Amino acid sequence: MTTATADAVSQPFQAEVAELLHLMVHSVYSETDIFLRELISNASDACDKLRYEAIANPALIADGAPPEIRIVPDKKADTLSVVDTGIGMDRQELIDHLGTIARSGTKSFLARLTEAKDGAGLIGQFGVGFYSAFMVADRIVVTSRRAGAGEVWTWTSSGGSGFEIAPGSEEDAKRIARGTEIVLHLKPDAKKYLETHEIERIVRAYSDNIQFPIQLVPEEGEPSQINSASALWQRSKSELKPEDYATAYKQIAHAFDEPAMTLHYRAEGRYSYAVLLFAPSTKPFDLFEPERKGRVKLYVRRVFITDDADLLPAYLRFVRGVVDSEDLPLNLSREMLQNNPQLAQIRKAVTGRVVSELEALGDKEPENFAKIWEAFGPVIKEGIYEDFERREKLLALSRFTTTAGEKRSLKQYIADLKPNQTEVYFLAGDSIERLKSNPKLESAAARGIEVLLLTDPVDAFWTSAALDFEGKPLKSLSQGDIDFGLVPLLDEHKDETKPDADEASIIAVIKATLGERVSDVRASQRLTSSASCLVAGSHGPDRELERLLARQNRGAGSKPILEINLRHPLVAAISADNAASADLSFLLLEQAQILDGELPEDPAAFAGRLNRLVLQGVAKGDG
Ligand SMILES: Nc1ncnc2c1ncn2[C@@H]1O[C@H](COP(=O)(O)OP(=O)(O)OP(=O)(O)O)[C@@H](O)[C@H]1O
Repeated sequence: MTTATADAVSQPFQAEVAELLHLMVHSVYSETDIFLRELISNASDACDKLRYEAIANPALIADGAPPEIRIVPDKKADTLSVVDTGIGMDRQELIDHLGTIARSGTKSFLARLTEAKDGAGLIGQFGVGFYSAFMVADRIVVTSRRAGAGEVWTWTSSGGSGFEIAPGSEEDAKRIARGTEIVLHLKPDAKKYLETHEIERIVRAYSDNIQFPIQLVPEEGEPSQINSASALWQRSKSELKPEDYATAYKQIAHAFDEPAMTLHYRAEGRYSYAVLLFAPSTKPFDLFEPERKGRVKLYVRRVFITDDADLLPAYLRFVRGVVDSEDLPLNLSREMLQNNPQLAQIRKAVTGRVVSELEALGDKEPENFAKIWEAFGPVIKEGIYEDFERREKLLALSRFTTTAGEKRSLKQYIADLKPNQTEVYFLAGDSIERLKSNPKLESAAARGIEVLLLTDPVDAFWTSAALDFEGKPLKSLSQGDIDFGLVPLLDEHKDETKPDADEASIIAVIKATLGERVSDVRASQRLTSSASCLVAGSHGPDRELERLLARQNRGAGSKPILEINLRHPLVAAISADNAASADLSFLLLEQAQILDGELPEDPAAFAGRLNRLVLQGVAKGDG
């Protein structure tokens, strides 16, 4: 609903914006400083966009005024203005950009923000940007002229439920030749932001690397530039300190954490480009959005071109930063972004470098690597099945919880192989705890064979590819045949000789009872103390992948194989003449399902069977 008075029109905020503003105003965030960083960052983006659009349309900057940002405190009016000579916004853009949040995941983000204590940290992850200004201002007036446009528009809001949009006055039109002026009417407790030393402090801390000059315009005296306005990635490594990188990371990635890995280099040769990339140490909220898009920024000779050039593959989408090319043309079209061979070359080289760097970090700085793996391991593992070329390297840098410990690498696993062990074993499931008690581990445990315990949903997928590491195939303990026969038992006296139970007839009874429910019944090499387990055939998908697909209603699910432990008394009791054999056979299947975290198909029948068998036992005990 919109209401019009003379020239001004009132518009409601999108519901999510209103909710966000309410949260912002009513919660106490300690880090209100970020508003300035956000506004400067938007101003810088606007200058970037202007430079980019001016490549195709030089008339936009024909006035010769360079893009810049000004900060103007006014103690008499209690206002702080952030002004830029960037691309500006027309009427519709003001309505669209400052009245809605277009980003996906907004709803779930808001729910988390409501619960979280560390609101500012979350705001940084989400980048609520412009709206953060309502933490310090009770009224905001935005006046803007889109580059090349005749009209100036003003957007005014006191937070709450909406904003007003109106044509700018003659005076506005004179003052603003191009770009955007944001005037914050500061709240009483935010007056400190009028002090020049405060403004300088914040700019130094958060925005020093903004490429455009930031001028502080004091109430008295001359304006002065308060940032270094250089593209940090173009400077040499030797001049830069870790703090410089940390600041650049925060500015480029809109982040609040510290980078866990920094990669800065210049490629020379056929193509020249500078690279400055960071791996965050914490997870952003939208890591698992279906889009799976990275946001590494592409610059050409210091001009920002796009953050949509897919410079890194999806499994490295958490990496942030800049690639600045010396040789690409400035006017890169969409098609060129996709098909340009030089860009393809850059992608390949940079991807290879990031992967090697991650691998090296795992050896050199295990603590920092652990942060990255903790936050992004499941994402990196997507690469194991997507990036065939780098599969071995990605496997090498992966870390696993195993039956032998945590953060184990496959190199460590291979170094600790048992005598005659020729394969790398893994078991996938929902939780480490449940996996640890899974009977399929028994025979491996009896030999001290290490087993990778995989619990990320993505594990079911990458393990479905036929993989090996350093010549050793990876093998699921819930799939196909397992033969540990040549690997010695830890306890040599343990009896693993063939049991005397009548294998053929027991299997025949169980098969006849279970019929179509299983694809086969076999004597197990995996079990030592449990009675039964379910495994997949050697050719189909692993049990865990089947379960995942079934959960997503994909794939019909092939029938499992029931493996039985002939040494177990429950199994040994099965015979053609034992009236309880049918109940026992079903119970073997149903226990195995429960141990895999599944429900028996007919829980009531299961309970009935169990009760019957227990009562028989009780009755015997009585007698
Ligand atoms: N000074 C400005 N000049 C031109 N456009 C602006 C300016 N400030 C904001 N905008 C527009 O408003 C949009 C919304 O800004 P906001 O800060 O809320 O989010 P964002 O910058 O898109 O997201 P993020 O903060 O994650 O980068 C921007 O994308 C931009 O299109």
